[in-house]
Amino acid sequence: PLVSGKVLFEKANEYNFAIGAFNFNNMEFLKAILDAAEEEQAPVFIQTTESAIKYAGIEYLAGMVHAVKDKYSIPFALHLDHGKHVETILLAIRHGYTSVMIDYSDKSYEENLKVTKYVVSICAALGISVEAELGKLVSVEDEVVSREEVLVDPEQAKEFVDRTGIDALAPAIGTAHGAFKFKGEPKLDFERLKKVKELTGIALVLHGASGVYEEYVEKINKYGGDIKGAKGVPDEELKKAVELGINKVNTDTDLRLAFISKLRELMALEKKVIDPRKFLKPAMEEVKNIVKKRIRLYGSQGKA
Ligand SMILES: O=C(COP(=O)(O)O)N(O)CCCCO
Ligand code: NA
Ligand SMILES: [Zn+2]
Repeated sequence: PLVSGKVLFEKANEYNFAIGAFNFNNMEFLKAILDAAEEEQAPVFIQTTESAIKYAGIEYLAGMVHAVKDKYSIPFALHLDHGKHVETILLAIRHGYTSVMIDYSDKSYEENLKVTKYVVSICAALGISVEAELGKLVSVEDEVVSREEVLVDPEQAKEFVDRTGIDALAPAIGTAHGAFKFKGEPKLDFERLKKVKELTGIALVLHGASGVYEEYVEKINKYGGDIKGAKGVPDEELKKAVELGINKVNTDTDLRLAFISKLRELMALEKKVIDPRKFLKPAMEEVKNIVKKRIRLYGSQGKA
């Protein structure tokens, strides 16, 4: 059933595992994610960004979720990912979202603090969980930006959590969105993560966490794509981040790579097919497979 993100954050934080937070903007991804979670008996966050809402319309996205929510035995939250505008947060609440992220990480600390407090005051009354972000999602292997400038400051995180009352914090520790996270070797700031967990004790979220697996990158390049140099967070690094206190892992790129690699392969090989279902069904299966793999990596299988 559909539940508040609060119960998911609390359980993952208490038992030191991470829950997958998988993005969707259409029926195929939504069905693949929920079917995978049901088969793994794992709780999940299903989430939409503002651009997903722009693409499909919130009526379609939230409507599909409410239509199917009682078909699944696992607890799952419907989460607004990277809510940059309070208006979007209010719209999501209107449409039965059970968790929201207010992302003011690009604004001043004071601005982030003020607006986050406001969002918490509304959501707390409604039993809706609130996630916020401190620091910037930029990979820090090139020295152009100093780590201090972009990564989360653990002392500031403590103050921010105490003054806002958020349920979960996304601390920037060196990851970035998309398929090209690192030029050199991946470097997550585990010391910094450890300090944030010690000082705040709350549920933590890792953004830009996709693994960007070689098998999908190669298949996309083989069948007409061009994403050479794509690189993500190795499984071992991800596991270490979960051990150090990450409780929600945002995963979008891995699902895209799985879907697009299968789609490109079939588009290249099945030259007589014109029924989209002949391509979308296997592509959906590929998404389901990668979601199951990531659920197990996060340690949330059987934790429903
Ligand atoms: O942190 C993430 C996903 O990270 P990744 O790109 O590693 O899957 N998200 O918040 C998903 C949406 C990203 C913006 O499109
Ligand atoms: Na989020
Ligand atoms: Zn993100």
